[in-house]
Amino acid sequence: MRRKLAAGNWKMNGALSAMAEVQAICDAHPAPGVDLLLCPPATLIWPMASMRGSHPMAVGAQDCHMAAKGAHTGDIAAPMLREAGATHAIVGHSERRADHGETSATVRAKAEAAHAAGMTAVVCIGETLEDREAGRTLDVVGTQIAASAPDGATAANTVVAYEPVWAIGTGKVPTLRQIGEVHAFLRAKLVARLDDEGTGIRLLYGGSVKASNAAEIFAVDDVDGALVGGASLTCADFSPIISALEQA
Ligand SMILES: O=C(CO)COP(=O)(O)O
Repeated sequence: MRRKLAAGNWKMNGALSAMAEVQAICDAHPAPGVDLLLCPPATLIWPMASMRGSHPMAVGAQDCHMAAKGAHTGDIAAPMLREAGATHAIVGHSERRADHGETSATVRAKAEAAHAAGMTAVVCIGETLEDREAGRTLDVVGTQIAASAPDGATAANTVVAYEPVWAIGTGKVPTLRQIGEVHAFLRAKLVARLDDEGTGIRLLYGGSVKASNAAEIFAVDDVDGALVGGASLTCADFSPIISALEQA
């Protein structure tokens, strides 16, 4: 039985003042029935992890370097993020693949670095609108998952997030049938490659998840939660999504 996961990706948003929202989220869900994860910008990992105190919400990074240390100006290594309080690291988000030219090989190396630091990697994949319209969606996400997930991926150290690039920040969402088709396909790929661990790895949907569409998305088979962008920034928006997942 996979425990559901409500994850938030703050991207390059938020400030120390936003810790009030985190406090409100923790207060609204003192004993959450699902796993919670918030991934703020790196500068807010330590403040967020400190503020959360003994609340079970996890704090994650949005990226990590593939090396454990060294001459890489501006980058942050997984052990550093772990020390700051992050237990998870998003790797391979489409914005990093696009903005920083990250390939699936890079993403896999970053996931391995997260694992080596004792962290859970949240491996992101997803097709572009061009891929979708050309009927290539399953080919693209199949290739991405094969190349981005490490051989050592387990139910404990890896989460996979399916995020169609065209659904991110656009208000556009695939049909429930389309989400179900991709999640079933990814589940089959993970099981074929990783056996029981592939059965246990959680599959999140991401892309314009809101309070208004969360419940129907969470009812789709093999959707084990969501990776939420914009709607994870405030308690008013994120809390109903958490509640919908608790009721799914
Ligand atoms: O990219 C996302 C999460 O990683 C999704 O972003 P939005 O929820 O803002 O569409």
